[in-house]
Amino acid sequence: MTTRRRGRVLAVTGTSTDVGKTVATAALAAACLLPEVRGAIVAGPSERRRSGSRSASHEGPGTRIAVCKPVQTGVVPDEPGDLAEVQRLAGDVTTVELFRYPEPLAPDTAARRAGMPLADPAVIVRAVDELAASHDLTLVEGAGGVLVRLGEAATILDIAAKTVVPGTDDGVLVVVAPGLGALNHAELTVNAVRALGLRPAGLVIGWWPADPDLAMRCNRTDLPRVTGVPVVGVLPAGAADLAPADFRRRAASWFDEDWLATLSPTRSEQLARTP
Ligand SMILES: Nc1ncnc2c1ncn2[C@@H]1O[C@H](COP(=O)(O)OP(=O)(O)OP(=O)(O)O)[C@@H](O)[C@H]1O
Ligand SMILES: C[C@H](N)[C@H](N)CCCCCC(=O)O
Ligand SMILES: [Mg+2]
Repeated sequence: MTTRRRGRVLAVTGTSTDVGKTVATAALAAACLLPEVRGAIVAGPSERRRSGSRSASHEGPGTRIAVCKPVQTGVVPDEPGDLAEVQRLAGDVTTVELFRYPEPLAPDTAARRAGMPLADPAVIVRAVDELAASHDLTLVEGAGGVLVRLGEAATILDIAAKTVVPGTDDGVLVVVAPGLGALNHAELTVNAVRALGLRPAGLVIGWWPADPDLAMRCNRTDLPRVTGVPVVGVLPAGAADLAPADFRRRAASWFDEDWLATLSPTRSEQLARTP
């Protein structure tokens, strides 16, 4: 029986469109590319914890990050989409987009209106598996919210169900808005993740203003309380407007340090788990 080397896979969904999935994906990629975090990701929590400090660097081959946007809508051929923004902000990551449709609509609707073939879930799953075989971390960004159809009766959760490895730190990252209304949207989204037997990997607040209002301040504790999922990242409002160098320098600080480090066990541990 051959075992394929396999890195970590995180599906990135959100409570809706425009909630900040792409910017959060770029921030997580940038954070994992930082040398000190890279050491933690490649070394795995046990080695990092032995060293006892975040600055422990592991002279591995470095973290290889892939970002897949299976289906992009609202762009015409050759127009930059989400992956262009990820590369602008995060830098050296592998990016793969598989299907794109011109109108800014749900992918299945946009495909039908364009008279184009619907996105094929099997193609998406194969592409994600190939990326995971050659990257330490593969982030897969859906389109819109969690139940948006990417193709024929396939959501980002159906893709995740066929690509994440149960019992590992793989899972589904949920990007949420900070304000009033977020509790309901977040719990509905997390319940949809769990309904497919998937692991919510954490909540990321897509943008946090300098002057949060009452609901926002309450949500910082209520979001994890009502969903049972920790807030593992909070991006400051304006993050996407930073110069890329500043974005990359600051990105790791927007995520929980221990969560970043547990993002992926060492490759050997992961290899052992891969059937
Ligand atoms: N923390 C932030 N600071 C500044 N701007 C932000 C931040 N997060 C998101 N934005 C902006 O908000 C808009 C929507 O963000 P983004 O494109 O990441 O949403 P999305 O959830 O990926 O949307 P889609 O469903 O289309 O993929 C973009 O213009 C983006 O630049
Ligand atoms: C065009 C937009 N930026 C996204 N790519 C697609 C959002 C689809 C949302 C569908 C819906 O929930 O109504
Ligand atoms: Mg996006």
